[in-house]
Amino acid sequence: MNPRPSRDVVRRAPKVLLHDHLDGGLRPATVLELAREVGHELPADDAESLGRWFAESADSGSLVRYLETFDHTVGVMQTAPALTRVARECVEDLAADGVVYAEIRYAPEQHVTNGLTLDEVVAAVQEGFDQGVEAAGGTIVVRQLLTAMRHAARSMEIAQLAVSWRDRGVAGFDIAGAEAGFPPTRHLDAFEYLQRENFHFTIHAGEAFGLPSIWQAIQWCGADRLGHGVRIIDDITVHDGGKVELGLLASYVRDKRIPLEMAPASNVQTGAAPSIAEHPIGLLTKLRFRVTVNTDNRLMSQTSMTSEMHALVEAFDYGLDDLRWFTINAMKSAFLPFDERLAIIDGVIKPGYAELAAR
Ligand SMILES: O=c1[nH]cnc2c1ncn2[C@H]1C[C@H](O)[C@@H](CO)O1
Ligand SMILES: [Zn+2]
Repeated sequence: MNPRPSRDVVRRAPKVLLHDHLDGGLRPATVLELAREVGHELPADDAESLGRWFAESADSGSLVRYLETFDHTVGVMQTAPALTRVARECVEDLAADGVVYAEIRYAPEQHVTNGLTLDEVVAAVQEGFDQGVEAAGGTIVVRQLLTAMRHAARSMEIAQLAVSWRDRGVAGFDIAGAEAGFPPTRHLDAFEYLQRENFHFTIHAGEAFGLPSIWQAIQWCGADRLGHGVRIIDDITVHDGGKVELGLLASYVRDKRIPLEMAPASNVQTGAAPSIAEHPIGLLTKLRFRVTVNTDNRLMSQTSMTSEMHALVEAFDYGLDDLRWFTINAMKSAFLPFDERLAIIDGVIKPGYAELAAR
C-alpha cells in the first residue's frame, strides 16, 4: 500500500521539469512592474487580480484563446534587463519548489520588437539563468530550449541559433503555437538540419490536434520527445473486460520509449483533457509509456511542479514511488549529455527519494 505523500513531502522531493515556458511563468507582480516601466496596458492593476485574470482567461477550453493571454507577458519581455529578470526569477521559483533540473523554453523571435537581436535575447535569458542558479546555491541545473512559432516562418533561423548556442546553455529546440492548421512538416527543413547537426528537439503535438500531428512529429520530423502528446490515447482501445489494444502509432511511441511531456492542468484548460481525474496520464502511466509531468505555463495555470504532482497523487492515489518514476523518466529524457543525466539520477534524485521514504 502506497501512503499518499502530503503536499509538503511532494515539495521537498527532487523534481525534474522538461516543459515550461519562460513567457508562461512570470510572477504577476513582475508583469505589473515591467508593464508600468514600458507603459504596457494590462487588464488588471494589482498582482492578485492579474494572476486571476491570467488563469480565468486561459481557462477557455481552446488552445487559441489560451495563447492570447501571452500578449501580456511577451509584451513586457522586450528588453535585455526584463528578460534577465524574468529568467532569474523563474529559476528562483523553480528551485524553491524543489526542482533540481529544468529545461525552459521560449520563442526568441517574439522578443525582438524593440530592436534586440535574436542573439541578444538568448544572451539576456542565459544571464538570468546563471544569476538564478547562483542565487539558488547551485541546487538546480537549467538549460534553455529555443522555440520557433509554428504559424511563422523563422524555424530554420531559430534552429541555427539554437545550434550556435549548444555549448552555452541551449540544449534543444521546439515548435509551439496553434496546432490545428499548422502541421510540423511545415518546418521539415529545420528538423532535418537539426538531425544533421546531431541536435535534440521536441515538438508540441497531440494537444489541440490528434494522431496525424503526433505521427508527423515522430515519423516525418524525427522528434525526440512529444510536447503533451495527450491524443496518443486516440490510438488505444480499452475493451469491455479490460483488455487494452494499442494501435501501430501508440505501440511505436511506447516501444521506442518516446517521452511524453504531459502537463495536466494546462491540458484541462485548453480542453485537451476533460479533468485531472480523467486525464490520459492515468492509463498511459499504467501502460508504462515514458510519461513525464510538467507545468507548461505556471502563470496561466496557477501551478507548480508540486501542484501538478500533488494533484496526481490525489486523483490517482500515487505514492512516492510513482513520483520517483515520473522524475527518473524525465531525467532520462532530458537533452543533457548521458553522463550528466546519470549524475543527477544517482547523486540527487535517488538519494532524495530514499531520504523521504526513510522518514
Ligand atoms: O501548450 C502550449 N501549446 C502550444 N503553444 C504554447 C503552449 N504554451 C505556450 N505556448 C506558446 C505561447 C508562447 O508565447 C510560446 C513560446 O513560449 O509558446
Ligand atoms: Zn507548451
